Amino acid sequence: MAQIVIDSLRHSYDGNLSDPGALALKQVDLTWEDGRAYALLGPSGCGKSSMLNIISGLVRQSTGRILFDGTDVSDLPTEKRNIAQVFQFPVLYDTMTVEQNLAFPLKNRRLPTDEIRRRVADVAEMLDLGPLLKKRASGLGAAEKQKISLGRGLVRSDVAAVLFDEPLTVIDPHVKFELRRKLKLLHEELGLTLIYVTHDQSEALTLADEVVVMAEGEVMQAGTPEQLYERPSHTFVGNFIGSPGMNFIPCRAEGERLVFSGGSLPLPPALSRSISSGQSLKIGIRPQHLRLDTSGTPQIAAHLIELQPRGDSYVADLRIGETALAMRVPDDVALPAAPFGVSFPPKHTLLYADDSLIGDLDA
Ligand SMILES: Nc1ncnc2c1ncn2[C@@H]1O[C@H](COP(=O)(O)OP(=O)(O)OP(=O)(O)O)[C@@H](O)[C@H]1O
Repeated sequence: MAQIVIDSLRHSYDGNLSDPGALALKQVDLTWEDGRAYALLGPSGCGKSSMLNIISGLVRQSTGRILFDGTDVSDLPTEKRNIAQVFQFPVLYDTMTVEQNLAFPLKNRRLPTDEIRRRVADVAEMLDLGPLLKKRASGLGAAEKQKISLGRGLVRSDVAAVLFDEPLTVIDPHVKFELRRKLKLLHEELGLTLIYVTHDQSEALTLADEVVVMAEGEVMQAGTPEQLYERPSHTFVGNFIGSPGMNFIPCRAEGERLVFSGGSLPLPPALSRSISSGQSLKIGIRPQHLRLDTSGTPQIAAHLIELQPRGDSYVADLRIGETALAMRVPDDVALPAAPFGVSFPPKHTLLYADDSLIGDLDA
């Protein structure tokens, strides 16, 4: 397994780099550390597959370098990069048996027969393919075929990294959950450098040590699931991660306060130094961090618009002044029908300038 560095990467499919808005990848600098599991997360068209295909060599980047353990592999063809890649749909030989399909990447590399047998048996056991080994792939269902594709991706121990491009799309939801758990275990057992492309945040957050969030050809934030959740460095990440996403309240700095429609909050001196008076900002708070203010002298009044049950809690759609917000409320808390006070715990109340995080109100 290898450390993979993406250095000043830009990519345009039509070769025209002069219009930054039209680039599939704008300016990407990233390091994927050896042995870690990464998710590459973002909406459709943000450049995830392009990034993966550039790492594996299926696509040649327009500018920038790809380094595997310090060696520039930009000009190496796919087969020389030693990468295993698993795609959205099964890629296998229908006329071969499951066993032959799993053994194929090893036979290709002329591994000794004993070792091939051992590794195929190991991978088959991990993915519950043992009983199917002698069956022809052509007679199997989509989920079983995709398991074989996963197995073919995992069977080699000498690869620099294993790249997964939305590999569980064709799998039923309950099998998906099980396979995701297995992939996580396999990663822990085998110490793989794993890059997993998905647009499903729960898949990304459960599978990966670190998540790279992309939008419109750019990396918006790379961090642990907790960092992305608690400290989104950009409003896009706050919105994209979480269900519902983070609340954002437009506000402006006025002296020692942040003033917004329907109320104000104190602006800590540590933050006010980097802000000019009258500057437009956004306050960000997760729905589960908003609190019912039971102090008796509430400063900020919220109006309840609608309640949405969510199992052991519900999401209350509120309005504070002109802004719509969501608040997660435990099942056993009853919200008053009349306007009620809400409070913003300073540690969990974040401030954004030009959509970038500048700190929390506990600063
Ligand atoms: N072969 C291609 N030729 C021209 N444009 C392409 C090609 N492949 C991708 N693009 C464009 O590059 C941009 C990034 O696409 P990419 O497939 O990398 O995004 P993605 O995040 O993987 O999307 P999805 O989740 O829908 O697969 C998009 O605007 C897409 O239309």
